[in-house]
Amino acid sequence: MLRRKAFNLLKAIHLMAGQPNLAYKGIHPVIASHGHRPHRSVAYRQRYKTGAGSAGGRTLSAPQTKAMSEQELPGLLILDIGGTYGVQENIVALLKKHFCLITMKEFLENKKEMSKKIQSVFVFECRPTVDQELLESLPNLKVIGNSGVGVDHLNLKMISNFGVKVTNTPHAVADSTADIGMALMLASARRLVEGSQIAISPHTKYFAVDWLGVEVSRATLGIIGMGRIGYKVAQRARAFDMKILYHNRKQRRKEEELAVGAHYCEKMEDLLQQSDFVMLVVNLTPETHKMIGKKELGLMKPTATLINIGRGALIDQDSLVEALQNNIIRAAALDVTYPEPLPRDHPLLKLNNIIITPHIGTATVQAVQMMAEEAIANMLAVLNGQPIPSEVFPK
Ligand SMILES: O=C(O)[C@H](O)CO
Repeated sequence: MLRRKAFNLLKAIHLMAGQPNLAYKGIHPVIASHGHRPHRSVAYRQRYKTGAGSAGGRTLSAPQTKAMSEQELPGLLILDIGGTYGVQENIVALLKKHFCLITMKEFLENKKEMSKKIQSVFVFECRPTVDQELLESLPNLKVIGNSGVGVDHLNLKMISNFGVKVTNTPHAVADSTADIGMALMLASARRLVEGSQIAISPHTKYFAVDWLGVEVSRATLGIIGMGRIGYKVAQRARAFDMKILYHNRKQRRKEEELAVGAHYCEKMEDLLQQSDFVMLVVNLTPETHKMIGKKELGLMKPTATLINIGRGALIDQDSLVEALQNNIIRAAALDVTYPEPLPRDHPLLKLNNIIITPHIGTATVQAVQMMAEEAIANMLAVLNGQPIPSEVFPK
């Protein structure tokens, strides 16, 4: 009763302020509140410079206040809670503040009733689970909130044909993904994994001189894809006095160039020929699919290292195996492969000049929390008819 009164009061305030009261126009049952903002993590506020002291910073729409009973909250289908790649409890709790959560199991058990309630789908990182059948069974779906920046697992055209919007979380992922790029570069350069194996093996006598690494400091780093993450990599590389080259397929980034002292290579071939470390920070699209193959690997220095923090299919893996086996390049360090994980008998796993991590670019406590917060802000913006902070459009 009290909640209803509060709702009516807010409705009156909205009308007086000339705000379209979407909740009562039957578009969706969410209050477009401008009152109290729910708690957001310090890391989120610092990263997006939201809240007090945000002058000059980027401000995302605030997640809306919970002012309705759970049943009245918009229905959100979480694809597949639980399991190794499940959504963590704290993320579930966060989502529950703004949505009535529906698990896949609940949905499948009572499709007819559940399907009408669902207005949003939360995709945790890159699960390829939104297919035509699911879209057909969700008549009131408005938005798919992808937690993560890459959306190559979603068929954007098909989703858009259903009148459904897709959003992603480019801000939340940037630091953690840039960090993993640096970590892979350093680990490969200094042969950290081999070193660790030697150190923990009780039987190995070793002399460091037998397995010297190379230095990252003052080396040349070629960044393919100077977007938000690429730029964060460049900022970090600067602290190592690296010479920074970059190549973008579409757009030269003069402002970023100046800020980090990077040099633009119009031709990717030039970057490949000159770099000691080549880092791929590119979205996977039909244009970038297998952009690094035999020819490109052949252009790299025999002393160079290839690092991939984008998507596995940016590299032709057969050619990479060949290049690593024949010392065409020194080493590779991959956070992404195809498929993920690689089959245990894959030739890449038999090489000793490679480091592979299991797609952990955003696997930090902070990034996962911020991705959920950014996804929530996006989804609520769609449901509230407000400007959407990060919408992804089909090409
Ligand atoms: O795309 C991203 O943000 C990461 O790779 C997580 O999927």
